[in-house]
Amino acid sequence: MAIPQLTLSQRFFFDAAHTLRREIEAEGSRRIHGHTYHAEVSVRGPLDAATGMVIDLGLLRERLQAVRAQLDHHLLDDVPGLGIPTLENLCLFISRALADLRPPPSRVRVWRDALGDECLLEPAPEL
Ligand SMILES: Nc1nc2c(c(=O)[nH]1)N=C([C@H](O)[C@H](O)COP(=O)(O)OP(=O)(O)OP(=O)(O)O)CN2
Ligand SMILES: [Zn+2]
Repeated sequence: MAIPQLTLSQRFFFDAAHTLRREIEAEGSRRIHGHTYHAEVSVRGPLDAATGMVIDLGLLRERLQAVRAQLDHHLLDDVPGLGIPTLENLCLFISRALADLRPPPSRVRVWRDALGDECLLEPAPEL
């Protein structure tokens, strides 16, 4: 019988500032401004019969809090390893920070509610 695969997800949010060089809306984007970002990390794997879990959600929360601490109330332009502070690079940054989890993230989503902007990294690569 095939082993069932299950997906667990957890969310966090962070407030951060950034600047961005763009072709359009250039003036406002290049000034330091802030956003509230939301992120969701999913892990997919088999159920461990001994624990009844795919991963302990407490462990996942600890790791997400550690990533959040690198982003919340930071100027994203200055966060080492992030690169240009776009939604795309935030997905990759979060995915890389959690790549050693077992199971590793299968999906990372980062979005801003204000205008409905969202980026999805799926499947998250094993980096
Ligand atoms: N492909 C991407 N394009 C853009 C991104 C991005 O991450 N990936 N990000 C931005 C900027 O963050 C920009 O500041 C968003 O600007 P705008 O859409 O004008 O939103 P506001 O700052 O007006 O919205 P708030 O209400 O302040 O959130 C642009 N493009
Ligand atoms: Zn912005």
